Amino acid sequence: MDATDLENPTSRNSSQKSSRRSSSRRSQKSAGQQSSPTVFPEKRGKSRSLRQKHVAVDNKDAKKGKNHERRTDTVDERSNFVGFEVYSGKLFYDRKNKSIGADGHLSSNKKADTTDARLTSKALIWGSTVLSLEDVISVSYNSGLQHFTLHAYPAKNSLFGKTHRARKDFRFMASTLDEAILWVTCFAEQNIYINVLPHPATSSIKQDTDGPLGGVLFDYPPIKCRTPQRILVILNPRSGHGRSIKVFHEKAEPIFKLAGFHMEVVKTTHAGHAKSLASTFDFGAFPDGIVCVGGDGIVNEVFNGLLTRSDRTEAVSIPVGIIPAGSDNSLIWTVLGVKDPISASLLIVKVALQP
Ligand SMILES: Nc1ncnc2c1ncn2[C@@H]1O[C@H](COP(=O)(O)OP(=O)(O)OP(=O)(O)O)[C@@H](O)[C@H]1O
Repeated sequence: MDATDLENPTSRNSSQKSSRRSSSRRSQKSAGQQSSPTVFPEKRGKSRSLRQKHVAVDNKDAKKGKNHERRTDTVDERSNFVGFEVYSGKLFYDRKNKSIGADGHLSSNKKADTTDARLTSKALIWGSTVLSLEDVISVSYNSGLQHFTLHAYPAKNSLFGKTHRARKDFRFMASTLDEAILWVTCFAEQNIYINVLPHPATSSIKQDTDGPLGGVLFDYPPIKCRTPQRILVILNPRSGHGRSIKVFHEKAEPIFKLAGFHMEVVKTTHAGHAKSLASTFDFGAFPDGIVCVGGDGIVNEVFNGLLTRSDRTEAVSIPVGIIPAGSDNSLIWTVLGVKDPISASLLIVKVALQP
């Protein structure tokens, strides 16, 4: 089956969403409203998005379903939770990242250990595991190989009832190369960033498309994925008694890199610096927004800077994200409902917007 043969219910949905978003921006602009600046991430009210998403479910639908076909009619009592089905098939989950070799081959004793898996508009479900797509940052895929890796930050509850997020990579192998491409294409359609890497052999074999290996190694359908976001990061190195640099480099930056963000990081050198940056920076260079790393003071400066611009109508529609790294982060907690830098970064890469 070729990727281009498939109907595409999810991309229809996501394009509807983005056109809604841009048309709402357009209508704001055309009405000449001096609307308040747009902030990401979206408040989800300590929402389900931030809660534990690994739950056991009965996977009988996946077993019943025809493999390798995309269906849009998954309507059962769980459909609100798991969404509608996008794709299903057999996958091998490489639990310890040891069974799939660098050449992309599965060790022979593991070949029988594949499981029914299905991708829905909200989750990837295999065996008794449900991984929410809200926790998935990106997928890494080497062209021409049968395996791919999901990079996620699932939440875990600690003994004291606190929610803790940590990176976890899930490596899967599809039954065939065509199916691997279909899985990855379907993740892309769910608005998940795909980091497409060259085939590992490209570095050692001269790329000659007329040669005997050329067609085998390099002639794959392109996987369309989200354009990388270009953002300006304004970091107050004095925030949180000097902890903000560590918070950014250890918590937020790895998530932004996984999501394919292109960032320019500017460290403020004095009070008022963030305001002057926001009042002068070029929208064309950073069309996808500003991320403030610090406390309430730096956010306050950025908004004030945006409001002093001559193009303030456009300026107030630019997304502004907040990574809480100050000694007082009450604004992000009050407005967006998160207070840890990892959850804030996750919501930013999911580009959830709130005016
Ligand atoms: N490099 C800098 N040196 C000194 N002050 C700065 C610098 N960069 C920004 N500032 C100022 O520091 C103020 C406080 O910053 P911010 O709110 O980000 O950190 P904070 O740790 O939460 O601070 P606070 O202790 O005030 O809550 C900002 O209003 C800003 O004017």
